[in-house]
Amino acid sequence: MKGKELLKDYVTAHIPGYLLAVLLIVVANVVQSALPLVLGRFTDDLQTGVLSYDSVLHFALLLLGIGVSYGVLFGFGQYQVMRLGRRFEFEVRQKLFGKFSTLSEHFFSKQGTGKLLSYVTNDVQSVRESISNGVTQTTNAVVLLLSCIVMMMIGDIPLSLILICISPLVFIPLIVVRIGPQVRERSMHVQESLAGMTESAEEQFGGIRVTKTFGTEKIAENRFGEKVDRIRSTQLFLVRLSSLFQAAIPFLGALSLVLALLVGGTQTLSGNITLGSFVSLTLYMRIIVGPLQQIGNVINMMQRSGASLERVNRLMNEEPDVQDEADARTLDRPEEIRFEHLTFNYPGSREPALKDINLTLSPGKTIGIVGRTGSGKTTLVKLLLRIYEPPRGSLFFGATDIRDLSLESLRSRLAYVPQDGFLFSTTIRDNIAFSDREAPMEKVETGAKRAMIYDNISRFPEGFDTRLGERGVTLSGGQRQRTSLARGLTKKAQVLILDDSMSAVDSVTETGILDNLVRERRSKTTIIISHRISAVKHADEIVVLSEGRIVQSGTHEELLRREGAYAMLHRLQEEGLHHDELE
Ligand SMILES: Nc1ncnc2c1ncn2[C@@H]1O[C@H](COP(=O)(O)OP(=O)(O)OP(=O)(O)O)[C@@H](O)[C@H]1O
Repeated sequence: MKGKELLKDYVTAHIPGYLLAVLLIVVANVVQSALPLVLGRFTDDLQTGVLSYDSVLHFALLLLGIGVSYGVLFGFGQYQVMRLGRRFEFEVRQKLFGKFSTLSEHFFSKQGTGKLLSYVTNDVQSVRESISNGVTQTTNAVVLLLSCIVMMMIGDIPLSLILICISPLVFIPLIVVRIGPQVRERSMHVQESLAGMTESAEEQFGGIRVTKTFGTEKIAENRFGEKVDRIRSTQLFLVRLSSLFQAAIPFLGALSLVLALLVGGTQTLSGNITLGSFVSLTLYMRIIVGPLQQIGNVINMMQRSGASLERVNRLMNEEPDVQDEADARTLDRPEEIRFEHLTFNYPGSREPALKDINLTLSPGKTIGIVGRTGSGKTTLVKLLLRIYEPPRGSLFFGATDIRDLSLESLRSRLAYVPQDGFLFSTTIRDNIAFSDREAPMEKVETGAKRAMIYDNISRFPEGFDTRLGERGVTLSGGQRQRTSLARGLTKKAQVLILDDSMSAVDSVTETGILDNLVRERRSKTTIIISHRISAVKHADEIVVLSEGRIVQSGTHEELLRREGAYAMLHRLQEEGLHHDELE
């Protein structure tokens, strides 16, 4: 399959728009380049004494006409390019976001949020700027440069004189291409060091109590001092470099005028060119500095945005790790879920996170999973949700391999409540009714009651319409967890998975929630993962995981009767309670 080429595809789709813009900018520049020619003619007429008051007005109107036409034509051309550029930015950001939502957790854990944000913001912006400015500036520079040369020749300025005067200016693009990126890179260094200083100050202030209690103020001061020193040296280097850069271009401009004066002046004296041609020559030399500088800028910009474009293109062509098979089936009734000799390695990891798992989850049953941290409990669930792809032939819904089910149909039947369920910065109602925005209020309230968070929410002045997040209220850890639980319970899924979702609630509330679950999920499957025996002891079956293997399984009573990890965990937790009671 041919990969996507974002920019090429976009420009090809908008060829008429871009052609119109280029045409407008071309005409605008040709018109503008006539300006010194007109002034030269004016000087000649002035010198030869043929200038009347009427013709002064005529020249003035001509200049005004040139100015207005340039403004209008260039303005429209530029607007057209910018408009297309913004649209590109908008479309690409939407496409990228759409792409992100198809990619797997593995992709996100590999990339990191900062990097992804920079794709959507910096990279897209840099490509947009380079097409907008690239089109405008390239057309501008090339056309203005050529038409200036043509106009000079029309104005009877000898080509040799033109070449002599232009010669110092040819170095302008070279300087821009050489020093420009260095100035940019250095100024980024300065920005980074400034950010580093702010970060360091923030940390020092945040940790001031620790610093004071340990009496290490001097160390903190020295650390901060080092950061400030680094800024000073990077800033000085930048100042030197950008001064050189800023001085070099006017210097070359002046040098070209010196040549125009020496050579052009001599030729004017010897009558080779008219005074008018001399005047327009000097004006053309001033005008040409701009386009030459632009050529350098465009080269730099293209280089910078080339890398951005490549990154964005690569991302758009990224294949999701987990996706539907061509003939994916839908799940239409509750089925038994079976893990058969399932062994799973995370991508890039040598040690399997799960080894030879055999487990059956029947409809209507509750299964408890316990095990130490890192024993593979969450991994089991991630495979069930196909957040990671389980190996073929190891996980079945009835007779169907989970890999042959459509993701949509699979996930719509599962409700997953993680330990730290993310809540969005919207209302509590919208967070709870996340899987069904149209859910009636009673359904949302029932979910909240089952998760034992209803009373808390009712006490907020705005109840379920309370906004969460940065500009809203901050819920406590336990309230957040129960709101996320209410979201899971509202989904009415065939399989409910609670992954340590009650770790931040007290045992009385936990018992209440578990009682509600027993009543509500009679005919459905429930998986409860927990570190606490109290959360799983009523399950129909409990499995104990250790280092990726099922080491024990049975009911609470059966497991207590056997010596092993479960009985030990039970004893520890009972003793823990005992200690608590003694205190
Ligand atoms: N995305 C990942 N990539 C690589 N290895 C991972 C990844 N996620 C988890 N692991 C590893 O897999 C093993 C099992 O992790 P898992 O999260 O399933 O444990 P857990 O029993 O749920 O632990 P906890 O009780 O702390 O949540 C661990 O060794 C962990 O380091």
